[in-house]
Amino acid sequence: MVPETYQVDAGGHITIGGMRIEDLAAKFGTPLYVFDYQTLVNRLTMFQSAVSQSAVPGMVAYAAKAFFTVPMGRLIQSLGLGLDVVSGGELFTALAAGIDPQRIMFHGNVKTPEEIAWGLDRGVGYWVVDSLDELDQLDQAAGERHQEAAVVLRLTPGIDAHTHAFIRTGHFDSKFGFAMAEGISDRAVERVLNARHLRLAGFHAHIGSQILETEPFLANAEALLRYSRSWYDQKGWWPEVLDIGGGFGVRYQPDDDPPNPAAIIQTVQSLLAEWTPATQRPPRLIVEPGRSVVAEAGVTIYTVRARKTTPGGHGYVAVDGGMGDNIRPALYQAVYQAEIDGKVHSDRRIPVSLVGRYCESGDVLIPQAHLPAADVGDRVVVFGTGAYNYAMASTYNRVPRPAVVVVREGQPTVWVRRETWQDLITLDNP
Ligand SMILES: Cc1ncc(COP(=O)(O)O)c(C=O)c1O
Ligand SMILES: N[C@@H](CCCC[NH3+])C(=O)O
Repeated sequence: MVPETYQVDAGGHITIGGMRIEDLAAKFGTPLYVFDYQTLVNRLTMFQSAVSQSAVPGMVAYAAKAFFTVPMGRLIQSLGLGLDVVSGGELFTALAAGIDPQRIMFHGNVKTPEEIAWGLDRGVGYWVVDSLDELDQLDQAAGERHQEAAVVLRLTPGIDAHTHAFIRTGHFDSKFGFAMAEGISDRAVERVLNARHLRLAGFHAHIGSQILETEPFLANAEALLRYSRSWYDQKGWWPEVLDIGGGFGVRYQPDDDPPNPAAIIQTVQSLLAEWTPATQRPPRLIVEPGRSVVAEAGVTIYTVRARKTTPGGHGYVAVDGGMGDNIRPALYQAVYQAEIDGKVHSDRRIPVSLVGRYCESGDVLIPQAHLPAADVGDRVVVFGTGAYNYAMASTYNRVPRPAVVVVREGQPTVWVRRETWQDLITLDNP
């Protein structure tokens, strides 16, 4: 829930990465996204070593959508991981960071002609293809370049992961992928096997996000393996890669108990070996963690700006950020934990709604928080905001997006500077 270096002193003041929240807020302003470097590196390394413990080492393709910037890309590259991108913008950022294109998986249910052309020209390693239309478009674009594109077909295995409906993707009725039903995925496999400029490298299925059980991951891997075996038996084709996506859950709440991703990866690696025909080599496992790498490494610091109590006795504490920097409570009813810096040891807590500054009644960060009495000027720290917060931030109400600062052994580094009012008008026709 909290970053690895989180500490609270006797006065209830919070330190992350050896830096006091107070000092970070004073130096960089609020709202502020803060990442703990140690947590980031340890999470990335944990995944990297988990996939390497196998006769056929796998690849971690970090899911850029969770949180991505050029410095994050450099960190990924320096640790030898790969990347899952879903747009030309993510690919552009990755290449600017020096990520090896061979270790990039290009995902997405829509890829524009420009994105396909650019990805082929830059040598993207794997194309995760989502529709028959995309197969045709990729085949043609690869042909024009006298290339053979490596295709990983995105399949939906019909697995309903127990997570919020908006972040569930493995069911047959999903907008993503080819259903492994009614011959839909079979037609896609045939199309790739018969295409002139495509090579079928393997299968992918991502069943959803924030999954707190082990079973759906194993069921997913088995579904892909069973399907691969059916193609081996029919055509002698066997995958070189199998990609089980991301979705590893994290602790947003004290009683969340996510399974250990390394243990899941180890079990899946042994399933790959078990299902592989004697004459073949086990497929290389690809995992695409996003949230589980960054969520708990990040916090957001806000400043309390107003308080009120409504006639029914409902208390509100309003801060200087909100749905513009964290859309997840409004979009998924996501629940976060928070503390007030300097009051962490207070045992007199009151139920309040922690709300934002945007012109929406739904701009509520934590509907039912239990916080010590807040004063104007207090710094509120919201935990677990490293994933899908900065990445999904907007400039709604023309509020500039916060800076991203990474802390390491008492030193802050700005990864993204704070947006300014001037930035907000730079694209406008003057
Ligand atoms: C194809 C794919 N891979 C990886 C991810 C990353 O998921 P998570 O952040 O839950 O690990 C997603 C997003 O859910 C996804 O759609
Ligand atoms: N953005 C979502 C996860 C969706 C992942 C994309 N497949 C979240 O904040 O939880």
